[in-house]
Amino acid sequence: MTSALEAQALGKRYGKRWALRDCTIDIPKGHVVGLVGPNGAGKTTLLKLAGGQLEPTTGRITVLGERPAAGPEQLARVGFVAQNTPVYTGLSIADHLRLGARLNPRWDDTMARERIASLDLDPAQRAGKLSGGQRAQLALTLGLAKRPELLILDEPVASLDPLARREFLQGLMEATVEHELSVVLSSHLVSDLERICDYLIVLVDSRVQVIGETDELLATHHRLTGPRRDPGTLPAGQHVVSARHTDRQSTYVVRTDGPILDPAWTVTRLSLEDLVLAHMDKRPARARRADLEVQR
Ligand SMILES: Nc1ncnc2c1ncn2[C@@H]1O[C@H](COP(=O)(O)OP(=O)(O)OP(=O)(O)O)[C@@H](O)[C@H]1O
Repeated sequence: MTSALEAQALGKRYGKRWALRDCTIDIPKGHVVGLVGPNGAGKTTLLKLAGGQLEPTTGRITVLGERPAAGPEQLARVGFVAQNTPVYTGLSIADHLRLGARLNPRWDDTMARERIASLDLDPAQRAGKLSGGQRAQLALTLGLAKRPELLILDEPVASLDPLARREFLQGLMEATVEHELSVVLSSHLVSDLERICDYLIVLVDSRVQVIGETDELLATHHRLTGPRRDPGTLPAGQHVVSARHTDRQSTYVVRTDGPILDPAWTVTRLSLEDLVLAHMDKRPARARRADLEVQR
């Protein structure tokens, strides 16, 4: 089956600085993929490579089985809403919808008009006079009405109010089911992603830190709390994701396929947010061990 997004050893360098490196991923179609990571981690870079707005420095990327932006047909299959939700400030909302209809072979005009009406936006209003959130809503409407097979959204909900955010994400979920839409969206709002994403990529320092189906990730990550313990004493199959220590107690987030058998640990499940934050703890394992030694 064709992947929604596939990359092999993908990298992008600006001058001497790598914005993304060694990115090897293979995401099947039909998922809502959440892309998270600290500021500057490389999220926008990955999305722009997928959208064909950037060329890789190393490696390769395919989107729905083809090179990004390979031609008009491929462009019609992929929707891209950039971080700053660009619109034509001099054109009205209605002009944007007319333009969308002209440029996109699968354009869903009814859906576009209904969405604009449900948002209480005046079609005659110039886009330049819309608020930031309203502009984002217009850009998102254009992305959805294009009826792409893959919709790429760079921080789509950042400027929306909480109700608009919830409604937008609900609409997105419905679209994925009704129209077999795959979605990749970046966001810092992990609690929002938790509601709609069934696939997760965590990018840290320009590298993929963790990737996979959220159910599988949540089932294999555990928080262990118990008497203070050196990480070297944990079983080999338990990969330490993050560690915190007090004088008497250790708290680890570990990833393992096996059961936690040690009765000394209190084992708790993680929320997606806990999981993301544990992977964003950038201190390498060596530094964490040193930390433990200093505290002894
Ligand atoms: N046009 C550019 N020229 C030079 N460096 C760039 C350019 N665009 C991005 N970078 C750098 O590449 C790195 C990754 O940037 P990117 O925008 O992909 O991060 P991000 O994860 O989307 O961040 P944020 O969450 O802040 O939006 C950063 O260090 C950034 O400074």
